[in-house]
Amino acid sequence: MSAPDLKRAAAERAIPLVEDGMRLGIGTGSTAAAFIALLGERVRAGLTVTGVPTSEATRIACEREGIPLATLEELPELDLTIDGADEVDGNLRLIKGGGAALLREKIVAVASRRMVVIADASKRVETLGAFPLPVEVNLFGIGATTRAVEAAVAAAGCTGEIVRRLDKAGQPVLTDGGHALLDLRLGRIPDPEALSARLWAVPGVVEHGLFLGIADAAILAAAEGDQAVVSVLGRL
Ligand SMILES: O=C[C@H](O)[C@H](O)[C@H](O)COP(=O)(O)O
Repeated sequence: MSAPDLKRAAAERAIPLVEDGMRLGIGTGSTAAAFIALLGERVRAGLTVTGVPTSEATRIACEREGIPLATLEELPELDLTIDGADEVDGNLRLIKGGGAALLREKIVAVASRRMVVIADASKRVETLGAFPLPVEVNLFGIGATTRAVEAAVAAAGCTGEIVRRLDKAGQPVLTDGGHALLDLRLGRIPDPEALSARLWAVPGVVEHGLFLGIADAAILAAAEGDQAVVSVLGRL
């Protein structure tokens, strides 16, 4: 059973959560892409939803599938967001932003009554931090902001390396909002709430990829032999 099969299995379990007439936040990444493909099939079969995409990539994918879209200006309150994650712990705390969409993803998730994560079970961790924590920063003063982020990391009891995210061509990655990304390679985040508060206190930090107290449930698909077995953390 391949990783794409597991992502699709998690996405399939999320589809019945989408009810007719819903205002839906639509996540970013490969697992969200599997969900978008399935949602497109339902829409073409007559399901009525309005989606708010969490990235330009997701907007394009939804348009290709014929999923009707709106902005958060038009729909400031959403019923449900379905999105992927880079890590999920036992308290439904997440790291997100591996695909650079963390800012819009967090805005959309917080505007939703419920957020449900879909992922393959390899994303489930005991302690957050093995995946580098993305921090979106304004380009202005990025050197000073990086130093302040280093100090925030140390004050939150973490150690590690901070690197600016580059694309395959070695160019700095810019988010949909035109900001830079710092990846915090910490290995382990002993107190995510403390780190979150420290990072938010740094001028120049636009958002970070710790999603704390936001997700209501996570649908996780694991391989058992050639079967995908889906489990749920939290309540759907
Ligand atoms: O910025 C990207 C998002 O937070 C994604 O939802 C996250 O990186 C998970 O992506 P994937 O489903 O491709 O593993």
